[in-house]
Amino acid sequence: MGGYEDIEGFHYGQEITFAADGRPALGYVSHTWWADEPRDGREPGSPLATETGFWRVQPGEDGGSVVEVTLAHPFGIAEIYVGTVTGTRVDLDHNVLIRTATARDVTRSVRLYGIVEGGDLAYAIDMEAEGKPLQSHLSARLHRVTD
Ligand code: HEM
Repeated sequence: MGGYEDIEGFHYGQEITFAADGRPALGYVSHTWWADEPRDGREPGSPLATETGFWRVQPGEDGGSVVEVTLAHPFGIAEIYVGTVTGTRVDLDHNVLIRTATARDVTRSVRLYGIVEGGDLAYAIDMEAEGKPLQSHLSARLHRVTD
């Protein structure tokens, strides 16, 4: 489910692929598509946001883990989150964000991921953009499939 201040809520589909090669950084690609009634020229299946990057897990203090997530977006924004892993929960709460002159005015975002019942991956992304306060933009629950 997606939405934002002044944007009517919408449903989207998503496929995320994590790729592991034994080293401590997982490759990450996310594709999304419109999954609601036709609106603003979008039909069910029309491509929406995509993002790609790496999730790098490092030992933290007190036996915990630190995760560094580097993401690139096709609309002129790149982000690095530094977060913590606690059990099956990942809090990406410290965010560096850079953008080109033509990119939308996104100033900060915060993400929470967790493995929930049945092994699903649930997440919530809050965003501060266009001069509006930090608030929910996206949340979803994804089922795991393996090739
Ligand atoms: C699951 C991934 C995402 C989906 C499905 C998604 C979808 C959408 C949709 C449908 C809109 C409203 C229509 C439009 O303006 O195009 C929107 C607006 C927006 N999105 Fe996303 N988005 C995603 C990820 C992101 C990310 C990662 C960022 C920032 C880094 C972002 C930043 C924005 C901004 C700034 C707006 C405009 C907000 C406003 O006008 O107030 N989106 N998004």
